Amino acid sequence: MMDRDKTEPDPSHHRNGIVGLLYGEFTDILNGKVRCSVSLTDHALTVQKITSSPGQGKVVFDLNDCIGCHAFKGEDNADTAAYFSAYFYPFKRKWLSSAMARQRLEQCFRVALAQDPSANLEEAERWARAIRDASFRHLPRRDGAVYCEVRRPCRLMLLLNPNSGRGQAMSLFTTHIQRMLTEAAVPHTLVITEHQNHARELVREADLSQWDALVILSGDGLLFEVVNGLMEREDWEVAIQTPLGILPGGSGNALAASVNHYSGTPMLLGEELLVSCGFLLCKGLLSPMDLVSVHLASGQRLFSFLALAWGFVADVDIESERYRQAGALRFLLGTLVRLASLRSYRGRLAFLPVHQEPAAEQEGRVARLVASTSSISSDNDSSPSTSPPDSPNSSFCSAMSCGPLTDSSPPCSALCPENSVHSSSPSPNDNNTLHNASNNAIKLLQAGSDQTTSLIKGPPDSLLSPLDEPVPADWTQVPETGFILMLAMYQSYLAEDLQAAPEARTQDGCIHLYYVLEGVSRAALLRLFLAMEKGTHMACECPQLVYHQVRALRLEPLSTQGALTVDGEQVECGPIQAQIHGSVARLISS
Ligand SMILES: Nc1ncnc2c1ncn2[C@@H]1O[C@H](COP(=O)(O)OP(=O)(O)OP(=O)(O)O)[C@@H](O)[C@H]1O
Repeated sequence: MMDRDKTEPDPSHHRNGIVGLLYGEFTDILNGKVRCSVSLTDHALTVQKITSSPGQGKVVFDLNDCIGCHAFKGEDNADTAAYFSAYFYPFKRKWLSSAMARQRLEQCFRVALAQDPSANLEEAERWARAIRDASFRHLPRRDGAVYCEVRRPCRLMLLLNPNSGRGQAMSLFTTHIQRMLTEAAVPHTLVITEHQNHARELVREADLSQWDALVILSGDGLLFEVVNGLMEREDWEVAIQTPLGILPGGSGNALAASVNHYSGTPMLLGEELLVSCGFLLCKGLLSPMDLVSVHLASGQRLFSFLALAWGFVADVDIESERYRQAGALRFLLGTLVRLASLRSYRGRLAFLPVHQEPAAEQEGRVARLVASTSSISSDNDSSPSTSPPDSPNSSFCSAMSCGPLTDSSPPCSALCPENSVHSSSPSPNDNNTLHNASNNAIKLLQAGSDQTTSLIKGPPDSLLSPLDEPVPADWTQVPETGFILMLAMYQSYLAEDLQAAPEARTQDGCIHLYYVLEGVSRAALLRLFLAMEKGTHMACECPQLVYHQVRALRLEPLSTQGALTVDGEQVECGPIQAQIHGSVARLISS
């Protein structure tokens, strides 16, 4: 077979009735060391035990579920055979449950077709290459979405906050992600953050041509730093197009839960969510992501990818910091405590509905906003248009090729030689001293409190007037009243188990604005939060719950109580306004 003239059609393509790419007979090393016929088609790897009667002992692996494959020599020098291992993460029923989650499955075959070890290795490499190529030709895509792919081989900077969540991000990396990246032949440099704003400073100064993606293993707070660090760069428009990835390591993990949801996967929690996001990361599909430009009373400007919250939700987020060791349960505990002492917050809310055409004097608005907002640097006058380029930077899109693990590399247990760890890391459990520093509530983002606050660039906010002027006449004003909460979402999940904005998508160009007016009973509010797990809160028909799709909004809190958060980070309480910018960033999604 290996001496065949390559110009002749390969008869193996038609074996067993399967018209495919490759056919061979190998020993299945991990499943009883039996001889198997193995066929590769464009979509599947089919393994059939040779001793079984046809149809029996046959397993079909969907290449959509495959993240990588590589070939290697046996460890024993006397062994002339070579091997290839393929790594699948299909959905399987969870133990004692009807729910499904992605679970790892490795298929390893022994190739012993010749006496010559290098001929066997060559054949194993041919299989590994073909499996990899076929796996990436048929990436799972959502209908209607615009996609491209992270460049391959892809160099990842993986930023990890060792204190996020219950302080387990490092062990989540070593138990799941390190292996997955090795299986997918993705070289990565691990950067363990040492303090708040470390990631922000790092990406602000980084040579981004060195990286094909910036991936965060943490809560949403670390991605917030990265997004704002990128928007502080002179080359923000190109920098923010760097593919961003999220792996859940915090307690809320809202973006990770949203990414999982967009892939069509039912809600997953904890390590199952991590594996699902790790799988999507290895597949490397990119989709555009909207960002929201937020202005605070002090003149500070921020970019947000997730949510803006005020009142009940923000208070729960901040107050539940004290239950951090409870992980995701901290929000349930916080909700129950805040429900017991339910309060209403006075404020004024105004918004520009999605279907309302903005009024004509936009240009004037931008000019006045720039003039009155110290945080927008003067070079914004010449900043590029609000719309990012439609076609993504071509350097991030290229044909799939094999990754940097060579086909004769050792199996997945070893790390890629390129992979490295930057910064000294405390042990995963050694988190006592640093927890306070990671406390969102303690480190309030204050204007002028550090240099970062005055550096933000970004597209001009053509829909907003200066905060000290009335909102434009075409906006809708909610009569001044008491609110229980205001929640502006631009991703579907607010936490791993809270589908607060089921209709939201990464690039839908709108802010999903919810507010609950005073007068709601505690029982009705609790019902709303329970329904949010499935995203059915609007079906509760609670008269105090209002929902609008908007492009911009302004909130003027009038009560002294009540926190304001942007992507879960507490900001100064005071008037705040925001506008969405469509598809500014790019997210590794599905
Ligand atoms: N090494 C570090 N030490 C202390 N704080 C850090 C460190 N790295 C990042 N931070 C800050 O910690 C805060 C919380 O981080 P992050 O959001 O990642 O975790 P989390 O709060 O546990 O997760 P979630 O937002 O999902 O609840 C952020 O403000 C981030 O800037």
